[in-house]
Amino acid sequence: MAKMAASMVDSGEDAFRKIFKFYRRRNPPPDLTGVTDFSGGEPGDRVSGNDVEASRVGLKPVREWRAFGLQGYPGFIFISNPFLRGCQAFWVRQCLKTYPQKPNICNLDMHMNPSETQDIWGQSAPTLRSRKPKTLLEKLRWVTLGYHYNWDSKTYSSSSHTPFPSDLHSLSSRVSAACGFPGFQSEAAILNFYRPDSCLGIHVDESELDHTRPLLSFSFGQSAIFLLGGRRRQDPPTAMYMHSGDVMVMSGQSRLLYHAVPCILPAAAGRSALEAEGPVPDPDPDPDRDLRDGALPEPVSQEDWTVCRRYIQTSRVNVTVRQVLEPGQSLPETRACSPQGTAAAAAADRRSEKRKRSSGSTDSVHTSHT
Ligand SMILES: O=C(O)CCC(=O)C(=O)O
Ligand SMILES: [Fe+2]
Repeated sequence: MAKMAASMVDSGEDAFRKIFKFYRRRNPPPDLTGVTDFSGGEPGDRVSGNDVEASRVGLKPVREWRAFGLQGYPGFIFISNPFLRGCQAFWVRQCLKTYPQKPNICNLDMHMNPSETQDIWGQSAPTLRSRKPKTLLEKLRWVTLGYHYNWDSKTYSSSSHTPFPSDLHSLSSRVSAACGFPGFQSEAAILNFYRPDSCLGIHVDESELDHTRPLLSFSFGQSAIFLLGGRRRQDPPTAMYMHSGDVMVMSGQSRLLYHAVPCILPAAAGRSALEAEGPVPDPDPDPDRDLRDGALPEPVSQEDWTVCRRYIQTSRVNVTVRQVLEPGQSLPETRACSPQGTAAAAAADRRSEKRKRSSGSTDSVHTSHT
């Protein structure tokens, strides 16, 4: 891999783009022998934290987490699936059923009426259960939470904000505290929904105002190749697998590195442990409990799991959680648009979606951030 990157630099070409294209190629499929796989490696001593609090969000005791650094990338931490057996199912169900609901914003809002996107799960579940193609869920590409990222202006604004889900904040604050960042405020999230042919272009996440706080990434479903580059767009990246349940923390000097997802691995090669795992049966079927009670995340019904399993058999969901502001800081109000009334924004975004569609045949989950 390093050799390949070096030869590309020698030839004067943009190493990151070349390597992105290398992994994106279908025919012949790329040689994956140079891809770092943390799932088999020896972890370092990088995390510490409260085991009881971790279990409340479905995570193993922190001392059992397999956390890795990467040489040459200070501040980058890779945690190989720290979820308790059966607990990823809860987060997948939240990503597919709960977080796409209003008032959160998703790509479908850009070209559909709010009434049509009110119940993406309800409209999609019967069809997904019966194995017929193309539901709204399968057309979902992104959802934004908290401060809703504006894809056109590449900014956040105080006028486009809805409450951040408390369960996802609990998960994020446990992980960031374990990695040495107590007091993390989950203020924005982007959920990316990858179909088998999706990718995410080369970008850096710099729209947040506080870069001293880490960027957290949670992956579920099919595996993917993740490319982690340097401070310059053309710097050659390191390729690594991201499997279901893996968590990545980009902090310190790694917070503003270029990165990309060139491909989702075909199901045969990337059969997710999650699919085999399924949800754990509920030992305590009390419908009134929630995460605050100190219980494990609420179990997923077999009915819901059938839909989630069908979806993740071919798809990947990634959630990045960001702290946008320094404590005490506030955002400018750049554009008046209420979360439900995004019609004005939608018209502009419809134009940019059209541009995106006509710009190539690859299925990018969204336009790159930069
Ligand atoms: O899907 C991934 O692993 C990366 C997502 C990402 O980089 C982003 O949303 O900014
Ligand atoms: Fe990113």
